[in-house]
Amino acid sequence: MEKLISKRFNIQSVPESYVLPQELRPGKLVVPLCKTIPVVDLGGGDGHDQTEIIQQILKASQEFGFFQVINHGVSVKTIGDMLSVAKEFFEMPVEDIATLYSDNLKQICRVCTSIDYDKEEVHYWKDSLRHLCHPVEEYMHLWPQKPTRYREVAGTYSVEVRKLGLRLLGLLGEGLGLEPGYFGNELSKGELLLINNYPPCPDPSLTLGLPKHSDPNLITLLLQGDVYGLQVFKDGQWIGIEPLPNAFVVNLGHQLQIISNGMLRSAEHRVVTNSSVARTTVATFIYPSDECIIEPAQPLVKAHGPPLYRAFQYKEFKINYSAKFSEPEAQLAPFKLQS
Ligand SMILES: O=C(O)CCC(=O)C(=O)O
Ligand SMILES: [Fe+2]
Repeated sequence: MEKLISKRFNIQSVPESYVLPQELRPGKLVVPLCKTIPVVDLGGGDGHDQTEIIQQILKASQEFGFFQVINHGVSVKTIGDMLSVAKEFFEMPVEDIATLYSDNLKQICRVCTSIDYDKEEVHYWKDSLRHLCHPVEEYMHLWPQKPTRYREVAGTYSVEVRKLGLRLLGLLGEGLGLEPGYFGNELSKGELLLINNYPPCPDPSLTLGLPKHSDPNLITLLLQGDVYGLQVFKDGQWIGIEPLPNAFVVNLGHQLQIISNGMLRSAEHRVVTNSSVARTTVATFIYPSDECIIEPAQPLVKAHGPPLYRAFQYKEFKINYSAKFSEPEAQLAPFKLQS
């Protein structure tokens, strides 16, 4: 499977098709690790009561669109198992991985590489395994059979992370003043698990694992393991997100920006590569059903002025998103109302 970047032997230099044009290269690779992106303790055992937690995640979602959570209820074992099975998957012989390779976007479980390999001009330094995972019983039989414990581990993980995702959505909803359960319906029906594998790169200054983008969905929960690579664009600068053991990095997708009528933001982020170790991350995307109508929440429009976005079906957003992966503003433009 010659397209997969993880499985190329003995890469001494960056192949030309992976070298970004000068203006899109990462530039300074070592950016300040951001101590200001909040780390929210969801444990509540040491004075962090619910109101305080809500204020913290609301503020972080307004300012950064990013925060990390600890004491979040997903067990250390579940996290450890998921990260190790994700690594094991990409360490398997190429034959075992290649059987799952597909460029068909509709395939429920598939291995893919870069973003849109056959259409893009320059490729990105990552391979992925992606599959739907809610409800687990509906999709599990389509997941990888190797490593042998994959299905069991990813099944437990998907259920626990979904619970955390819905809890965070509940807290955000409460903070925004929306009725309980506002996000707990068609808006959060879908769940996609994406394992990203960024192999060591001989010259990280020439490439990216992922270019600048905002996620299309509602909310994303990311395990980034212990290898640095994720950066957030804030006030015209890239800042690094520090890997913290067993923490989840949480970021808001475009849909939360729209539903909150711009009160919360979906932040632009990217992934840089490194030359020494493979970086394996596990992202869970919670997203609306295709038919779900997305629009700024009525209570927010009533309280804070005119809607900034028109109503649309989520599937309409998805079509526009892929065509403009690295242009978050252009992705939102067709849905913006003139104010
Ligand atoms: O792997 C990471 O650190 C981030 C991945 C990401 O942003 C994405 O898959 O949308
Ligand atoms: Fe992302």
